[in-house]
Amino acid sequence: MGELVAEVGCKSLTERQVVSVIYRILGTYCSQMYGLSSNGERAGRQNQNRHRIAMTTSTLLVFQNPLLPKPTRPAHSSIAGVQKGAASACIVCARSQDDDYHATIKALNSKGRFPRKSLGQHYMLNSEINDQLAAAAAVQEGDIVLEIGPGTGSLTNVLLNAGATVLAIEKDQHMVGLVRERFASIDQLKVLQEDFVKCHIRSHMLSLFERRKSSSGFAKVVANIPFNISTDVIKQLLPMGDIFSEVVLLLQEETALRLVEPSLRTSEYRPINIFVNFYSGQFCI
Ligand SMILES: C[S@@+](CC[C@H](N)C(=O)[O-])C[C@H]1O[C@@H](n2cnc3c(N)ncnc32)[C@H](O)[C@@H]1O
Repeated sequence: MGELVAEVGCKSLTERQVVSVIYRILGTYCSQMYGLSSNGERAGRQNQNRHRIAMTTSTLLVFQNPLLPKPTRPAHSSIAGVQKGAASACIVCARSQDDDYHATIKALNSKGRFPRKSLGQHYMLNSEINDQLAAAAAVQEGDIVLEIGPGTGSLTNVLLNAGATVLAIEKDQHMVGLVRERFASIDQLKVLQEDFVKCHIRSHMLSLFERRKSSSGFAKVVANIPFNISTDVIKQLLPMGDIFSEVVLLLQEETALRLVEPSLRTSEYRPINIFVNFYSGQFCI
């Protein structure tokens, strides 16, 4: 796939508020996730051993507002595995680091929670990948960041440590409780218990802008999203170029590739591709 860069192409400036650009597939990562083996949810509580730690392949996709400068990543935040002009997305097995791995398992165990497939719950155990998500959006002091599905808060932690104010939308009330408890003393975080697909994200963002000044005047999205709502998330976010400067999403590899690689002549071409093509352009260098 190589590096896809921001360009407005034939879209006119009057469309500035509705155009995003898929500018990079930053990489495909093989990471450890705590989730469900097949049939896990149906098997129910007696079969809790069906919840397992597995290697999962996910792809990091970045949508960039074309009229804003590309974010410059802090020098220390190298994106492992990203090769400029590489012929295809690259696989990186991130090193496992103790903090996210143990913190996540411990947080879930402390509440007796197990991942639910219907909520797309699979928890990131590699802290390095969370760092890379934040680095891809160049999250820094003064940023406002929307996170969809904070889960146990491992990515939230990275975003807060980078100095961002975070709005986290989580559907599962147990995870809302957990993440609120974890960051109880931090006022840079607001956690809302809502279904992202149904919530009015524009009004949430506008009211956050009223209370907090974003240094750039825009917000960013950084999220390891539940795979089952990927299409809905994209549909909500892409038309919001007046709110977001970057949208950095960790997606299932097949989903990411389906979004950016479909050809009109294949059976893979779906309504979501028409949508993505309308709201974004992609240019390879
Ligand atoms: C893939 S997990 C990621 C959790 C965490 N960010 C991580 O990286 O470990 C997705 C999270 O999204 C939540 N979720 C699922 N459906 C949702 C929805 N419709 N709206 C908001 N959150 C949702 C799940 O409960 C879960 O916590």
